[in-house]
Amino acid sequence: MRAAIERDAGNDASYGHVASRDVDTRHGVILYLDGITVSFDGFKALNNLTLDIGVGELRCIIGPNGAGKTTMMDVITGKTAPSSGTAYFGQNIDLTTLSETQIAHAGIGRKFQRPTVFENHSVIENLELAMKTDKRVRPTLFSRLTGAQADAIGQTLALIRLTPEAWRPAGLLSHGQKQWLEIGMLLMQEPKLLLLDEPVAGMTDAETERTGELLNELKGRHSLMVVEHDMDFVASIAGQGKVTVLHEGAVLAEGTMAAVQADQRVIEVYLGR
Ligand SMILES: Nc1ncnc2c1ncn2[C@@H]1O[C@H](COP(=O)(O)OP(=O)(O)OP(=O)(O)O)[C@@H](O)[C@H]1O
Repeated sequence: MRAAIERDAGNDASYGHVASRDVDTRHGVILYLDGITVSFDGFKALNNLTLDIGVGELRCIIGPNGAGKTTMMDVITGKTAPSSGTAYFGQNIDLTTLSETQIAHAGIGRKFQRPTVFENHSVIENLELAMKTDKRVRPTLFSRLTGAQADAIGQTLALIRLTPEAWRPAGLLSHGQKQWLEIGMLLMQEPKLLLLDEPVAGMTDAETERTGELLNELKGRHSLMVVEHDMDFVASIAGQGKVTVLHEGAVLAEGTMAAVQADQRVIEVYLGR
């Protein structure tokens, strides 16, 4: 039996209730993880993990297979409950008390590695379906959009570089374009923190470069956590920002890409392999 509890993301009677409070980031921090431990059959996938992310920051997370990167995102998004430790969104929202739905509603968006767009719908319809609305007025295809909603879709299309593809079925897009569309769909939910799992896996060099530009455009407006194995990509997007190296469920090193690349412990467990 796993000691960690996988939460049910399903019917959630209190949807939006707890999490409708605005996240309080007056201290400049969007995410605080403190002493998080997750055990599976006694094995600690996360072992006293402590990490925080600043508002508007683009934080890259690297580390060898099994370091705990996915488990950390599972804790942040409410999929897995830690056996100890605290996880706060801003200063006021205790993520460990919320369901996955409530956490998404509070403003944390997660992009998994594989794109999951509606292939038979056009790009624009995908964005419309993903749009954040009052939950009593669900968006429907071909519903009349308000001017503000149409503007939001237009801005997102431009940001994800898919304006020329707006009316194409999403199934006909390239792999990279599908990934951008899915990022666009997350943006329609107006997330404050975006978690991205290996966003450039399987992309062409040109798509990878454009994704780096996109993430840098999102930085500042959103806070971003990017888990990635592609070190060239991490070096290209991190700039002078912080890179966190996870190893055996805890932070091994944190600093600029240049600093972590020169760190002997990081070379031993990860980069030197
Ligand atoms: N549901 C689970 N049951 C048992 N062990 C698990 C479970 N989920 C993860 N683990 C273990 O916890 C450790 C951390 O896994 P995790 O997937 O978080 O690592 P990761 O850093 O994301 O790895 P990768 O880079 O390969 O995706 C691994 O040893 C993994 O086998």
